[in-house]
Amino acid sequence: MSADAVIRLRGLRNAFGPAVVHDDLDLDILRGEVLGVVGGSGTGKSVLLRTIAGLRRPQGGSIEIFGQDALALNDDDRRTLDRRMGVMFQDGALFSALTVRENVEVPMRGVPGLARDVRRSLADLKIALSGLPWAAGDKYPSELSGGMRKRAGLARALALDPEVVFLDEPTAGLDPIGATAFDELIKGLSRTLGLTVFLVTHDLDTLHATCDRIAVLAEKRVLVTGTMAEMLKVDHPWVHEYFHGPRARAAQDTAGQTGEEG
Ligand SMILES: Nc1ncnc2c1ncn2[C@@H]1O[C@H](COP(=O)(O)OP(=O)(O)OP(=O)(O)O)[C@@H](O)[C@H]1O
Repeated sequence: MSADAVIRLRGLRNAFGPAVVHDDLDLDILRGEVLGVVGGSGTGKSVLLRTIAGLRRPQGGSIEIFGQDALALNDDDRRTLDRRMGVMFQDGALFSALTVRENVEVPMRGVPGLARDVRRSLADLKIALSGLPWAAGDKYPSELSGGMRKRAGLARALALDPEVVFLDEPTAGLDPIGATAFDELIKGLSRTLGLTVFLVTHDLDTLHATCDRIAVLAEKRVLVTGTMAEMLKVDHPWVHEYFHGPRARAAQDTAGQTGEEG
């Protein structure tokens, strides 16, 4: 199974001064999967995302991405690698002084030989792909709803046709209908584009609706990985409470109903 890993973490260590966040953390992210990362508050889900995406250098361990040692690349090779990955932050992290289209064009500016009108057309395509109306391209982030800003953030993450996308709590702050629509968007994009998705979430409905596998962060490492069915059998106290608590039951019921309807 791990032969298909596009990202392989071994012995990863992250610390802020004396505070150790990850210690001896191992994880494989498989080609084409949607991997949901869960864990209690402060267990280091966002730090893990930032570390894999190259936004933070770990204190130890190895990160292999597309078969390359990501921590040993020179600047040019790192830039090439970064173009194969897209990141969507929780609030979209858009530039407020730029329109949505200009925001989506930002990552394209580093691509040599890409004419301005081609860039614009590509940005419009990503905006449409992210489920935003055509007119959204000319709007500023402050003119959009929270859900639309997230979609704009997703459009920017998709700007360079990445093979892997990192999503930090994509449904946080969305109403249930907006969250369900976003879940469907992620699942649809993963299927149609063959994207590998690394998704940090607290949202049990998202885990049911979109994730092929789940990784649980606890005790400074990835405690367990597996399908939802496998998670239900884990008897670690936090994992059991998380997947069997009242919210988990409600999400299971919803997923069951959706499955019956589908
Ligand atoms: N830049 C930083 N400087 C110091 N400590 C940090 C920094 N970034 C994160 N931390 C610490 O690392 C730990 C993990 O943070 P992280 O944001 O990854 O947690 P999380 O699992 O994503 O939490 P949540 O679910 O609440 O968003 C926390 O204790 C946090 O305070």
